Amino acid sequence: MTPAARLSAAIEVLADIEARRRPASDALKDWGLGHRFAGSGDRSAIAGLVYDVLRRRASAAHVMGEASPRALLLGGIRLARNWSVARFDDLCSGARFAPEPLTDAERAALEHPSLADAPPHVAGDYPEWLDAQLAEAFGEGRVEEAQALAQRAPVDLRVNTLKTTREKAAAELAHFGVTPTARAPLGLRIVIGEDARAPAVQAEPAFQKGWIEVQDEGSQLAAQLAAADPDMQVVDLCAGAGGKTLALAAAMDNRGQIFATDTDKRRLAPIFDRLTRAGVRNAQVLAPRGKDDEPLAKLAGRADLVVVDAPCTGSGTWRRNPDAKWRMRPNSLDDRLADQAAVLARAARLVKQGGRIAYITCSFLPAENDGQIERFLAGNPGFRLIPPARVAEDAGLADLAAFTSIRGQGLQLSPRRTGTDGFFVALLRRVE
Ligand SMILES: C[S@@+](CC[C@H](N)C(=O)[O-])C[C@H]1O[C@@H](n2cnc3c(N)ncnc32)[C@H](O)[C@@H]1O
Repeated sequence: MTPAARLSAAIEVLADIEARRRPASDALKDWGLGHRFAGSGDRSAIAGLVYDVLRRRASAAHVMGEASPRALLLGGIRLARNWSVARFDDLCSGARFAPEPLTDAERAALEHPSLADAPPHVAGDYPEWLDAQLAEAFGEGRVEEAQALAQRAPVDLRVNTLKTTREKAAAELAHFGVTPTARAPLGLRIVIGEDARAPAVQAEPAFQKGWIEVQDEGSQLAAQLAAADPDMQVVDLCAGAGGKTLALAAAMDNRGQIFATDTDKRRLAPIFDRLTRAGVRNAQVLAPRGKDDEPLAKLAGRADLVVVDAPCTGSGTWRRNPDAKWRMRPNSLDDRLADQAAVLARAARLVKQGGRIAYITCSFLPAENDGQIERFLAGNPGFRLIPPARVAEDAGLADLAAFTSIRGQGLQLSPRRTGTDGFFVALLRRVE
């Protein structure tokens, strides 16, 4: 496909997303199935265009003065990739498979795309109903924080110290131009190029050998902040596909014991292969056998550390899932708040006296973070908050103390603050 035909295809996919209010991934998949002549390079280039536009959906509509799929594509790419008007003129030629030529109004809008008079939720590209929560989390800096969340994310890798060292992995992956992550001691970063194509990391021998895992630097830091020791009994209560379990196992040097579980067996399914590939020997996966089964019943009051990588809105990962931010609704936030309270209550039953709960979300919404911790502490007088600065210091990440969350209950990472996805981490100690 020509670059111009890819633009037309991206407009078609955006039209499908808008008309049927469906996830971008579904619309892209269907487009691929209906256009079998398109190769993988075409499909990933089209996906790159669509996701770049979705990151800037509101500001694109603002600069173009309308929200048609074509306007979103033109405005979104202008803002996200800084293309010149001449480049658009070249591609939008009206030739076969190419978009129609620019109108005078479109050209004028693309020449001077200004967000000077845009309200915060438009300049920052987020749903208007979340404005109060962004203001609470980030104060005056909310537009800049949201703009950082509207950038394309890099691909971060965590080097598995059960198999290799960061230096060896970096040498093996030099062709990706990897650089060490700034804060996570085992991370390697790959910056995505202008075409937005993600590197095929999974096809690399280093990946097949279990040397590396794909894991955002913020997620790596969250696991490190939990400060798991080699002699601990650790529960990973919301283990999902096992990203945190793998990081904890390496931090514990394959010693002690990790019990990994999740209420959703399907989400847990990939963990088995991942543990094998990574050479993890200190993790047991305990899948629930039925709706009311508690596979961890025998551990009640015995765990040194319970990691709660809580189900959340995922607002901190908007860089990677830009259509999730537009699809988010107030009732989905309410559902997640109820889930989080339930998982915290479960964690409280498992932890021993003197043990800790590490509460983690990939969100910046205070209701899911500080608010959830405040409610838990009010209802569980036997627990105390470990001061966030102490948490950072104990994990060997003292610099993170500067990113204490708005109401002081945890550490709040974000693309603007720490160059990572948005993560919240709070630690609670059971004292009685
Ligand atoms: C953020 S994801 C976990 C990601 C995973 N820890 C990782 O690092 O790859 C949250 C998980 O919590 C699970 N979950 C939801 N409610 C739960 C509950 N009450 N108890 C345990 N897990 C729960 C979901 O199925 C989901 O897999």
